[in-house]
Amino acid sequence: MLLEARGITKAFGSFKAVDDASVTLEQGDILGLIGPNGAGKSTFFNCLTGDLKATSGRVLFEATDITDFTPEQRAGLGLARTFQVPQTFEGMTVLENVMIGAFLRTAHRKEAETRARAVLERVGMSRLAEAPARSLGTPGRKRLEIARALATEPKVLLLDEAMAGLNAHEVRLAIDLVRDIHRSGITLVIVEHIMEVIMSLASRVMVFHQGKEIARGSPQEVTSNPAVIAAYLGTRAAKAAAGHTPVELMGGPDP
Ligand SMILES: Nc1ncnc2c1ncn2[C@@H]1O[C@H](COP(=O)(O)OP(=O)(O)OP(=O)(O)O)[C@@H](O)[C@H]1O
Repeated sequence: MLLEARGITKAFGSFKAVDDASVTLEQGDILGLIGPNGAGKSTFFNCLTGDLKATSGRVLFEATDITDFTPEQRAGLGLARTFQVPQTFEGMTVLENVMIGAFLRTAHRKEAETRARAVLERVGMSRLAEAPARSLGTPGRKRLEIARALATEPKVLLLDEAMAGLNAHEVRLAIDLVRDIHRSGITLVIVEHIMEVIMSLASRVMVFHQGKEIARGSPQEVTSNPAVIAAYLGTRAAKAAAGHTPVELMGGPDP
């Protein structure tokens, strides 16, 4: 087992944003986390990455208890993440942004540059290496965010709404990129509202509603689960998901 969360609860005051959630991630999984706005997905995700400290519960990575590890320590073990809002260093070039990730594995500038250039090649951004990061649009920033995470050479990559704000064509390109990353042997956790992404990528899906897990299974199983349809998908979107029609869900079910 690569990553395991045991009984994670995260409370903000008396409000439990995540209430006793557990999951295991095996090598080669693509785990999708879905649910309506405010369901607790990002909070749970942040407890896995160490950006939030769980109120109770444990997180294990390759059998090491990492509950008290910082995000940097977790990255060192091979756990990388992207942020929903790309954390781009605007004043730096695309290459320099990716080098920041590479510096986790090497202290040498030349070596970091070589590794960063290899990652840019892999994500199809070589042409933009010397461009200022601030010149990138949303798809470029999202891709750069993934490139920086890849440069840390992760075993597990956690993507937080990596495709939000992309148009249908850009989403398809991003799905191809994630497939490539997965094929290279990286295990993934993805938080995503775009059902097309979940349906085409996830091997397993965990559904959150009001801080609790309400369903888990294959994409087909969860999208036909009545509790998931009632809490999140609505009938129209469940049908669309089954037919792989692109549909983005935010608030909850349609009437
Ligand atoms: N720092 C915080 N302090 C107080 N409440 C918070 C905090 N962070 C999140 N919450 C609350 O916890 C709940 C879960 O939020 P979370 O962001 O995890 O949901 P989500 O499923 O990721 O939603 P979205 O799809 O909108 O990203 C929400 O009600 C949110 O308002």
